[in-house]
Amino acid sequence: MTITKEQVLQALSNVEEPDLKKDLVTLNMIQDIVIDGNRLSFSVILTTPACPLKALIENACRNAISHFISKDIEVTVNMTSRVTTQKNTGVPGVKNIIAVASGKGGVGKSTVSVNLALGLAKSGAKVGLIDADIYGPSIPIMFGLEGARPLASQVNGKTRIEPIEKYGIKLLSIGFFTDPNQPVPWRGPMVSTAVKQLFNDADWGELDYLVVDLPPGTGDIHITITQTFPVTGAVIVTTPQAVALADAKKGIGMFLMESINVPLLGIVENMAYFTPAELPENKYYIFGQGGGKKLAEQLEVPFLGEIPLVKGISDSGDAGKPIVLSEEHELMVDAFTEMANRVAQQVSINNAQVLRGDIINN
Ligand SMILES: Nc1ncnc2c1ncn2[C@@H]1O[C@H](COP(=O)(O)OP(=O)(O)OP(=O)(O)O)[C@@H](O)[C@H]1O
Repeated sequence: MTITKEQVLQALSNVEEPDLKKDLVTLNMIQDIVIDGNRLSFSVILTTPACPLKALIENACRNAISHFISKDIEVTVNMTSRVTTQKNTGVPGVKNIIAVASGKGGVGKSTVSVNLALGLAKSGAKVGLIDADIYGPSIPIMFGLEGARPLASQVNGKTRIEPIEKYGIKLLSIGFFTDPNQPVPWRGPMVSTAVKQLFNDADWGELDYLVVDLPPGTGDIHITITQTFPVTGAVIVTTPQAVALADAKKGIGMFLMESINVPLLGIVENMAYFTPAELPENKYYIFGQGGGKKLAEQLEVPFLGEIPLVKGISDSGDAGKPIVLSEEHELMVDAFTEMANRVAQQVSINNAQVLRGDIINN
């Protein structure tokens, strides 16, 4: 019996990824198809190694081959996780750059960036984090690294900066190079040079994701980064109030401008509802309900999740140990972990859209 790659892909296009509601072939999750007589092997590329749906997906693949092609095929399915990339990010060794932005200040963009980076790392990915918020770098505090200075050396006449590593994440912040007690009176070109150095002059090594915490609003730094480095996608953070949502819309508009053109990975609604630590099942929508989700629907971008307003989040940020690392605050840990998984899935969907077709041609 002779089977072809096209038949295999056709059969597997009947298997849906339960979370993403799209089939495995459209999502580019089927790779490395090898056919040898009636023996068939292929890999299913998951977005996270800890995917709870592993067994379910493997079973569905076997059933699809048996049902749509033949029961007599000996099938080997390699369930594996591999973070995909679609293009050269301009930073050697870095597969994907994820920009985290907000229209308004103070909505929790840095909190989301930090917990996103750690959430991605928890799933087994190699992650770096750049704090590009030049006027209010808060990542040194959130990682308990105030006063830290990265090592810098000269190699062949070029400066090499060693990112600081903490909780398994490689970090650089503009705050490592400035005095926290002094304002930063830099003009646009100086800011652009400093930010580019964080990408270009650092030894990032091999990274699946480089998360970038942008300043609030839309400005020089956004333009510098998006026009210098092919950013994989942007995550927009908002709170539920009408003013924040209106500003988030402006932020989204900037990424979609022709000169910037960065795909949107989705919207995160932070401080979505208040929940008291002693009564976590009670939700109080003090700033209004569902605004972030509605905005996502309106603009047809993915909704990445609601993060509650909880004292533990700000306490952990101030204490230098982000909440996603906590063993107690289950509700927040789950909210951030799920958000990070959705971001990983969206990155892989975006990459798949660019890469689709390659498997048939190879
Ligand atoms: N979900 C939350 N629950 C409780 N506190 C939060 C939450 N999200 C953020 N915070 C707190 O709100 C404050 C502002 O958060 P953060 O610094 O992350 O905002 P930002 O949008 O990055 O601000 P900036 O505009 O200064 O860059 C911090 O003290 C943070 O700990």
